[in-house]
Amino acid sequence: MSMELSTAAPDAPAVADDGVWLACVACGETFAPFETVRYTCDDCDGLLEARYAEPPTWAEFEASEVDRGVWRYAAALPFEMGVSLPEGDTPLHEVPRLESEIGVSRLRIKHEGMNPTGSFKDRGMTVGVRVAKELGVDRLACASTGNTSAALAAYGGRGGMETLVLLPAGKVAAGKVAQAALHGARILEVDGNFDACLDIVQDLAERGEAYLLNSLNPFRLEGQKTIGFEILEQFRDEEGRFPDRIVLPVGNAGNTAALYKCFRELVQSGALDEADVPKLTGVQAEGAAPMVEAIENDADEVRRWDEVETRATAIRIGNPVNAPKALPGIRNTGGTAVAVSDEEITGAQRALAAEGVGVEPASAASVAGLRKLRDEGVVDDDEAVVCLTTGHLLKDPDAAAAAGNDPESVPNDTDAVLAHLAGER
Ligand SMILES: Cc1ncc(COP(=O)(O)O)c(C=O)c1O
Repeated sequence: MSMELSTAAPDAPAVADDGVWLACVACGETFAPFETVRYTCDDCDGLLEARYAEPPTWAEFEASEVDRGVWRYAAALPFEMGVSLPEGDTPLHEVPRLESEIGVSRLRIKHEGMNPTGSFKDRGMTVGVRVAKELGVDRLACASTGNTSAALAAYGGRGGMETLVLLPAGKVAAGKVAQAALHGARILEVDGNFDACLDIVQDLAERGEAYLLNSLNPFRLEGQKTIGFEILEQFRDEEGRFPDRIVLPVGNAGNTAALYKCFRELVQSGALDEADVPKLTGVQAEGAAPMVEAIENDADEVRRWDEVETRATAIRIGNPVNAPKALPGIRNTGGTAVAVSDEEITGAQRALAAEGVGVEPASAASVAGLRKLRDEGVVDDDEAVVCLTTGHLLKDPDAAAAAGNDPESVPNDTDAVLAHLAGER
């Protein structure tokens, strides 16, 4: 394994602001981080990432004034504090029945659905909205399969800023639309899929009409990178070792890119041995699996899928914009990618729920993927694995109700209730 795409140059370039700058992952060009609004490289249009003169150490995190959550990791972020609700500090659940059924040495579930708006997106928004304030913009916008819009609406509202969200009409789970509505976002329903919504938001951003807070924005991924710090700290405290593998659902591939960056920064500071870097393993739905296709074909680029379909609406994405960052993340950590059916996703959602962990369909893809890779012998039985569950069950109440037990009507009478219970189900 080689940790390519180093996160820091030996010396901070002249454009660095307080030891932070933006670098193009394609051509290496560097830019001042907060002078002007910029999402991609001026020279080659490549993706940008934040870089720091000093990569973070565990000691810095332990000395942090904030003892938990995203801002505990401020030493690895561009600011000391952001617009916070607060976020992060999500549980790492034990799931003993699933662990023995799947057959790995240890299985833990990192439940990002326990963030303030019910998904991991809050980690990115707390940093992204802070940067928006630094840049002095007033209108925030995103395209969304739902969770980004809920987080943007809440954090934008908290920050006192105008928010605009573009959603694929009829394809966003009810809980997420309700959140965006109540937190005060202006909701535009587009007659197209997520990728079409993102194309429009990128156009709006280019024309200076709004500040884009999708994961194309490099600062969103800075916040999401803290999932990795937290998993490693929680897992190490518990077991004295790091996980061998992290399995996660993949849509736009932001988390895959963010976790890889987390590992690279820790390797760079000496806080993590290269040999201990967990294998990043991405899971997509069969009807929306361009990343899996690229990994299976050993391709350098992802082919855009124009037609995508899955019950896991949060990962109904055909053109993962972070692929240039995420593909090396999967390959260089020795991980892989796998596609699962909607039935496998629902089965995993039920299995998690049976152990008290309530997640939305896209989140359950991680467990469905692990199950499949274990069945295929790709994952060994001695591996310690963390599955990331990205959103809460209540985000998609219709999917939860469809996957769960049907309510049974009973008469308004205790004896009749007992008779009903004694009868056939
Ligand atoms: C619940 C959930 N899981 C997974 C994803 C995909 O995450 P990423 O774009 O980081 O691959 C999303 C993104 O929209 C999501 O809302």
